[in-house]
Amino acid sequence: MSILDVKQLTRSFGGLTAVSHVDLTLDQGELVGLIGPNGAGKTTVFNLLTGVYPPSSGTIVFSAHGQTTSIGGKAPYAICRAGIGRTFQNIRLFKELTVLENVMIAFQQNQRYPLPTSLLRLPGFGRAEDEIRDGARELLEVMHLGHKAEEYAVNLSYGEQRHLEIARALATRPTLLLLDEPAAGMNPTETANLTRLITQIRQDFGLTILLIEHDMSLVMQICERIYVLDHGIVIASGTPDEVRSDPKVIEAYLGEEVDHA
Ligand SMILES: Nc1ncnc2c1ncn2[C@@H]1O[C@H](COP(=O)(O)OP(=O)(O)OP(=O)(O)O)[C@@H](O)[C@H]1O
Repeated sequence: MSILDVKQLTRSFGGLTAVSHVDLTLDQGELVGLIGPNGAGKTTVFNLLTGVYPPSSGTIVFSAHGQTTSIGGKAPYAICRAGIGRTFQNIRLFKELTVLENVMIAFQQNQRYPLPTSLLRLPGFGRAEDEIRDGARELLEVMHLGHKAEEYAVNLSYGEQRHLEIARALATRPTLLLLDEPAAGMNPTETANLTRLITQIRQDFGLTILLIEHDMSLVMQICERIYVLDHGIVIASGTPDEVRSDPKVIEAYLGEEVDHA
């Protein structure tokens, strides 16, 4: 069953067409890669899927919790509530807050207790806050950051900050998780750990994952299917083996890199 159905998605910025007539489908539970050279339009696709920009044209249909919704052009908070969570290429944490507070804030984004309860700090609010704190601690354990809960986010290593970003995304309770270059800046050991964690959270949280990544060893190892973008156009899609042997992909992106993947 498909949970995301993107048809003819197009976005222009002035005279530049960053994403052009992209068709993309994700089935429930899949782990799919979105790869391509710098400036190919990958992050713009994520920004369109999460409401940062409205599409110039095309449709995005998302199905979760028994509901099918057209989300193209909807506000980011509405899309987040519908069940799409994401991380950012440029890490966006509250660096002056603790690791735990960072995750608690993300939880609160999707919390549904009534405003008066929260403003007046009525008993229901206390209970809700305890639940959020417990949930946030659990997510930190999952992301191997439990021992850093009280640390300020600014003091985390780069790799740990990327883990925290994923914990924050999970806190919004997504059914579809979009990861934008989660391994960027990581060393090979950190990347290997992350590779295992991504497959683990997919299984444990019943997620569907769309992943932008330049580390081809990670992509080829864990993605079941891959879309390749170049100049805003999907030039190939298929299994890792199909994609890595496609002459168009080798010419546009992989080149010599394919031998090392
Ligand atoms: N808000 C914007 N205004 C103008 N141009 C933009 C905007 N966002 C993206 N672009 C342009 O759209 C094109 C695609 O950018 P995008 O960031 O989506 O590429 P990418 O594939 O994610 O690249 P990278 O791998 O380097 O992150 C680029 O030419 C970029 O400069």
